[in-house]
Amino acid sequence: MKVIEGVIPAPQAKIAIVVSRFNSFINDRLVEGALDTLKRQGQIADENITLVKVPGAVELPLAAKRLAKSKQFDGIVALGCVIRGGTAHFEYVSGECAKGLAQVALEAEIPVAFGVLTTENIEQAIERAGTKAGNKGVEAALSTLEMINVMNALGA
Ligand SMILES: Nc1c(NC[C@H](O)[C@H](O)[C@H](O)CO)[nH]c(=O)[nH]c1=O
Ligand SMILES: CC(=O)[C@@H](O)COP(=O)(O)O
Repeated sequence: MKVIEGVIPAPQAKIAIVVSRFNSFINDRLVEGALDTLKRQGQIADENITLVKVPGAVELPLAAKRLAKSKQFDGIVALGCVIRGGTAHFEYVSGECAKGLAQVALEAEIPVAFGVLTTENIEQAIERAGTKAGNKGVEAALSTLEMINVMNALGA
């Protein structure tokens, strides 16, 4: 049986992190987690990481698409935080963001990690930004690294 799976280190990879400013108190923790993972586990040098900031989660897919189209990056880590309010806004913002990022990955054929929190309240967001439920930025960075290696193993 032939098994293809990715390892985590990807020292030659060039990575873009795209992050929204909305709920930046949370998102800054996700960026910290992602950067630490890319550098220490991915063994990626600082100069091979580009950080792009956009207004909100809705804007993440467009920026990710432009980054993917540039062909300068092997993977993209999308980070943000959507917190439910009193209206249906949450569904639109989180839905468009998730759908758009998935579309970018499939069209450009590069890994685009979904590191966007979609939470019921601020407490859930804090728990997933480096406190009791881990750090989704770390998870997103790990999945990007692994998928870069899987894609390389799969070839063109
Ligand atoms: N409510 C949240 C937003 N809303 C802003 C949108 O993402 C977008 O910037 C605006 O509608 C203009 O297009 N963004 C988040 O990232 N998180 C939220 O909870
Ligand atoms: C994304 C959201 O749900 C939030 O920021 C908007 O809150 P609201 O639905 O109360 O306008």
